[in-house]
Amino acid sequence: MAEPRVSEAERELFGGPLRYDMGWSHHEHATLDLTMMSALRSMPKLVGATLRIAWNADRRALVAVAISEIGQGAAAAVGLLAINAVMHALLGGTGTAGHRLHALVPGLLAAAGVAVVNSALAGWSTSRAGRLEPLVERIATTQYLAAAAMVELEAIDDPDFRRLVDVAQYGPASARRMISACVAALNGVISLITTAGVLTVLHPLLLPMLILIAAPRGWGAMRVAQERYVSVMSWLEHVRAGRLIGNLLTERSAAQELRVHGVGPFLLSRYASMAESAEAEAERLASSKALTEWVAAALSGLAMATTYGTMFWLIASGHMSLAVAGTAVIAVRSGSASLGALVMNVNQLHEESLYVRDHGRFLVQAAQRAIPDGGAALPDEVREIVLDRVTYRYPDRESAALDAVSLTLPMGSVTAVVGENGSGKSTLMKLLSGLLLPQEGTLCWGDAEITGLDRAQVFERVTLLTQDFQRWPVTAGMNIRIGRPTHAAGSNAGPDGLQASVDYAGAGPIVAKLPDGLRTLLARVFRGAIELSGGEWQKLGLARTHWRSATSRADGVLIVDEPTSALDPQAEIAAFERIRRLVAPNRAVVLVTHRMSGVRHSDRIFVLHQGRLAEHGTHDELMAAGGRYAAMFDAQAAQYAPAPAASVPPPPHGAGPACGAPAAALVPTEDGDAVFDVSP
Ligand SMILES: Nc1ncnc2c1ncn2[C@@H]1O[C@H](COP(=O)(O)OP(=O)(O)OP(=O)(O)O)[C@@H](O)[C@H]1O
Repeated sequence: MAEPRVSEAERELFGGPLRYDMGWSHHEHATLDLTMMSALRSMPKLVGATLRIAWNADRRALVAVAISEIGQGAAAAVGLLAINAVMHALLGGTGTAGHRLHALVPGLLAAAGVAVVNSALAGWSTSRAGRLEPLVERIATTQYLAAAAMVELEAIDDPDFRRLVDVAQYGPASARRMISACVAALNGVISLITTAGVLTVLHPLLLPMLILIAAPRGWGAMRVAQERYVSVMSWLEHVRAGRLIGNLLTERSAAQELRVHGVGPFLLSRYASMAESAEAEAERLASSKALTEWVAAALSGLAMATTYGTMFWLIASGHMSLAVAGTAVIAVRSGSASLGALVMNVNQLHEESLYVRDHGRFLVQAAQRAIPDGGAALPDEVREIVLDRVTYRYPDRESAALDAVSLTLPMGSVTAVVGENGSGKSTLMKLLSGLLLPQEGTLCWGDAEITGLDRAQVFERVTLLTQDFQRWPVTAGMNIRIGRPTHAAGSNAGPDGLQASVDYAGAGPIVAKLPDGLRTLLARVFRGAIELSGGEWQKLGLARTHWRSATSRADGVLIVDEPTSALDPQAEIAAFERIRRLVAPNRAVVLVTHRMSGVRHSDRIFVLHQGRLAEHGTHDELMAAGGRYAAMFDAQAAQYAPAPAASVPPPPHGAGPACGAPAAALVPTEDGDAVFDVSP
């Protein structure tokens, strides 16, 4: 395949051409082998996999489809024999014209009967296949979604795996289309076998001729499909990036910067430039397809001419009667049509099977990278969680994000983790919550090491509130309840029994403002839905945290990562106070924040620096030590210290505010406040 043109926009926005190098397919020694033989070799397995899904989904429908397709094939053979009888009566019969016409009747009646049976069978097949197709797609989609949702976080962060997730999404729709392609191919195979049988009986030369007519078309269709597949695969990232840019132009989150910073026209021109390179690829594909199809049609036409030439010679030399030749012409025409259709269907099967293969490969990899099922049970009582020299390095990074970190989190305590950006705080939280596993060192819940534990039970004990917590596009009530969705809301208060959580988070006034209270839909994408401010969302997040904590009795950990970034000063003080109140004998609270005022009351503070534990102790101990923590705290406290009095130079004479507004000056009032004085 010729290397496509790289658009300037790709270089500018993404640093270079966005192409799938297909490296992922070499990963598992499964090279992307697109030769015709390998395609044909792998197809039975892939068709078998799809049929197995169909068999498990609705075996009666599958059997019905098979019976009706076999019936149609048999009907086609009977039809040809009836036509042969008609031809013989017409061309080879003796007697008067009236006698010959009379002899035609049984053949014509048989042909009409066959046509009726054929259409009834076709209708039955269509209706049963219509049931199977969506069923197969749904099952394949469910397999895909379930597998994607169950893989380790590390797999989600792995770009190679992400690519596989991307390409596998086409699998379910292809599996659906494979059903109809299978049905059509089965129909084609059966009618071809019957036509071939009839042709062989008519004359042994006719069958090889028929194959010669269809072979070039088969080659052409296969070649076009392979080229298209390679193109789709290598342009997948490009298409994704184009879609991303398109979405950014319409997304609400980007709307403000898009307008004020003039990003809209800029992105639009880049979008057009990327679309142009995709169009160039589409044009290249179309030209190549046209050439291939032209060559295939020419070769097929040549074979057709040779066939008719041979038949002419056979009739002329007395080796074939006119009646047989008449049937043969019809049989060759219908045979080449059904062989052509069969080639197309097999080709479609081949093309779809490439995507189904990706889907299957994804399922295998996802199963290998899934969070393991089962493991040792986590006891209800866990006195502490202990990290001992825990190290974690992200797959594509050289330096460790966490390097030999040791710390203990006793139940009933508040632990704060602070450190500069990129020091490893969030990574530590992912390890604590069981989303990542230590690569070195140990992380124990009581005496049990996390790697041997049932991870589902570990997640059960963790409550997570991160800065970018999910804002679910559902009702306000569900946004709280989704903290533990399987727990039925009681009837103690509020429509969903969530009032305690709402009150805890101080979200009462927010809910009161909502037109339908907790039942208000919080998703701007839907009509009539409401959107909340960042701070209001954070309060709902806090309510969700409370709901999750309140619905668990076993020992667990509550992790809050930058929970107050969008809160106003008063709400922030209240939020830190509320989080501290969530500590309980059965709960350890871990707080990650850059707001130093929020951590000073914690029982223990750990300071991370470049993935290592730099120091730890109480606020007073760390301040007395005068290390990193004290420096960070003092730097923030200095922001609030009274500024030294600075003399503000008076405005130059005659200079005033624009638009003729009166000049304003800050003047002290009697009670010590300052107001703007706008008096002339
Ligand atoms: N998914 C990831 N893949 C690769 N590297 C990552 C990933 N997440 C974090 N890192 C890297 O690991 C290091 C620690 O990141 P981490 O997010 O834990 O820091 P942090 O202390 O939480 O930072 P911040 O205060 O900015 O939130 C950083 O160098 C970061 O670039």
